[in-house]
Amino acid sequence: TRSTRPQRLLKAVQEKAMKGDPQSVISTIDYFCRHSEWAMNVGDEKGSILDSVVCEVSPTTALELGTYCGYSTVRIARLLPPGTQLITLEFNPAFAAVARQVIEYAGLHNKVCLVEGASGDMIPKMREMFGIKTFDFVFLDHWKDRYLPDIKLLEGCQLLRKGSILLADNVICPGTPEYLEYVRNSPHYKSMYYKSHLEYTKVEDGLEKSVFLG
Ligand SMILES: O=C(NC/C=C/[C@H]1O[C@@H](Sc2ccncc2)[C@H](O)[C@@H]1O)c1cc([N+](=O)[O-])cc(O)c1O
Ligand SMILES: [Mg+2]
Repeated sequence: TRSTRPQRLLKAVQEKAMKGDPQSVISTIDYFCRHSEWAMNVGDEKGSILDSVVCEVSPTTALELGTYCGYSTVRIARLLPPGTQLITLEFNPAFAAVARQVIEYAGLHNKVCLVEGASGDMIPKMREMFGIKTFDFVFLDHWKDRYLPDIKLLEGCQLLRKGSILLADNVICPGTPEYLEYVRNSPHYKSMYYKSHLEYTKVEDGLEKSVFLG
């Protein structure tokens, strides 16, 4: 049967990237998506903004919602100091299988814990599963209609603290209107928009960074 796009993306990584070199894995995926097949990775332009926020926060505990092929997982994990932990949630077993291999190829498996399951089910289990008290940083890049319910769940489970940073992809395209309205109008958040472009295109998109105020 025909391979899937994530499988073809993984093949490109295994054939062209340097094993153990996260930057070359990132560059290989970006090249593949620009010149072979578009894929919904956060990409290089928004990825640089993601990098700068991760470096600014330098989180001890980080959560990613929506692993897909592991591109942003590698971007985040490569910037985390030893002893820190990135937990990434993925719902689709086929995507999770590809992501595990991409993360492993980049040599970052010791910094990443990929959990297969839906954010709605897994978020309430974070404390008991990982001994997490609160998350310093959360990257949202999963189903767009799950952004709002999932941050309300994080709040409800006391997994956010004063100063926790949320960074959301695709707030313009495909768009997350309810989420945006909430974080921009809630007294519990201070939000700012980083204007950019939809990965590998000229279409406008951007990232929304929101600080939880408690
Ligand atoms: O749809 C988009 N992303 C949805 C991503 C979804 C990812 O997260 C889980 S769902 C899940 C994971 C965890 N918990 C619950 C559900 C899916 O299996 C997929 O791996 C998207 C679309 C475009 N675009 O241009 O159309 C551009 C983008 O950057 C995008 O992120
Ligand atoms: Mg996205």
